[in-house]
Amino acid sequence: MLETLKEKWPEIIHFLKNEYDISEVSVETWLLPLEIYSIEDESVVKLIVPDANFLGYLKKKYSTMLAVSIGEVTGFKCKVDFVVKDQIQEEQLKANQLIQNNQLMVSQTTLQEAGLNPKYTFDTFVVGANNSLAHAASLAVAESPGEIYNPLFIYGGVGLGKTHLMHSIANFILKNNPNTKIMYVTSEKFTNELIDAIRNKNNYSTTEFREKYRSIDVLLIDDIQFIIGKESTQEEFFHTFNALHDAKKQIIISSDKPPREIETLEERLRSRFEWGLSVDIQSPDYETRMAILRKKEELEGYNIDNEVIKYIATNIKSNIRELEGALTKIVALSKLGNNGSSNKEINLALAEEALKDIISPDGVQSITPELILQVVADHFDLTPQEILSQKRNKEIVYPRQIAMYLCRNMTAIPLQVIGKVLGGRDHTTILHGIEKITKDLQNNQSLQNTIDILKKKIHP
Ligand SMILES: Nc1ncnc2c1ncn2[C@@H]1O[C@H](COP(=O)(O)OP(=O)(O)OP(=O)(O)O)[C@@H](O)[C@H]1O
Repeated sequence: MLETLKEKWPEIIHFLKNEYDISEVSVETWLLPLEIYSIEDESVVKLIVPDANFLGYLKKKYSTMLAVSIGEVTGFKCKVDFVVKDQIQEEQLKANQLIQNNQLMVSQTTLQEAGLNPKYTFDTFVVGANNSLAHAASLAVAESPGEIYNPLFIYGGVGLGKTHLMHSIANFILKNNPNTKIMYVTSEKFTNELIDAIRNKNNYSTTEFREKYRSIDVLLIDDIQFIIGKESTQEEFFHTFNALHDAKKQIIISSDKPPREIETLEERLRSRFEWGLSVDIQSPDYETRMAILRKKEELEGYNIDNEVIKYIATNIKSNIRELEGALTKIVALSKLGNNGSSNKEINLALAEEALKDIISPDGVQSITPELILQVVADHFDLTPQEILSQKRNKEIVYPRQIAMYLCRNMTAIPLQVIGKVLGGRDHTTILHGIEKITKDLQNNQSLQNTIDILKKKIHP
């Protein structure tokens, strides 16, 4: 009926004018500015009035005439009411705001529950010769989950973008269909959860574990190489894989090697991994390294001289995480400059100074506290700055102590220097952190797992 009313509105006004003998000027002043807004309670036609000042007069003088005219022209028996334009706009604005907030909240919670980093998307992923096939396959899976490559197996060396691509797929799917049940986990988390379930820790049972992992639409499992060789985890993963694959749910796996080269991978899992498509990511070439640095510069809002970008891209070749870390380090050093009064200019000399521990004259990259810091921060979804900060919450203190432990174990650097690099801390604090982790390692299998993984990431 609303459409008919809108269509017949000029006819209704014409009828009213003739029937009640209304003057041209009155029609122009009072009736032509009105618009049909809605039908409420099935029989109340609401009309929009441009100005609140007209409301009283219109109601009194014209509502009956309008109701009769509508009835005569369209056959719709109704009453007429009015609403002021500003009021509608405000209401609409509020409604839109509500929808937007709601969407934002939904997506943030969904992202968190799915274990996703919203920054890792296809938009922020630089495509080069080293990763173009992996990128194309990932996009295809994101567009048609469960339909083409299942599983999608992405492999390549440390810090080359496997995790970034996996999150991009998941973020893309969620954006298109926010109701998709997605779960991103590292194989470490999968293993540790399974251990908890087997031990029934906090009443979390293996039944719940299975229900959780077998009822999702898209499972992304990162760094699968870390569950290989762990019998019970491999067994559980095998059943999870089968349940999901049988139900045509998408599985995406990452690893440092292709399935055929993972020696301790059970044959039945290997053959399943090969059902889908395996794609690799190689080390980026010079142009891609330049493009990644430029992208990072743009995303972080830096403004860095081309010479400096070239210097980093020329000297850091194999790991994109280190490439990014180098850029961050240079920016940090420039901010420390000039007694804090203003930032030091970022030039080649400053870059060389900032990266002197990372880039040795022979071009070989060594294990430094900075690298350890970067890897630990990445692993726990923190920024290096948070680890260096004075914050005392558990989520930051523990990774900080792990970084202390790894610096002690993987470098020959004295405690004082480790303390300096890790946020200017006293050597007794460092010692306390190392002792805490050493003690926990004696009876904490999950921590042992985490340390093993971090060591492999720092020194593949
Ligand atoms: N092609 C790319 N474009 C932009 N950034 C990239 C690209 N590849 C990797 N990165 C960035 O490099 C960092 C390391 O990447 P990522 O964590 O995805 O590596 P990975 O292969 O999963 O490493 P690991 O083996 O340690 O799990 C991330 O910050 C990521 O955003």
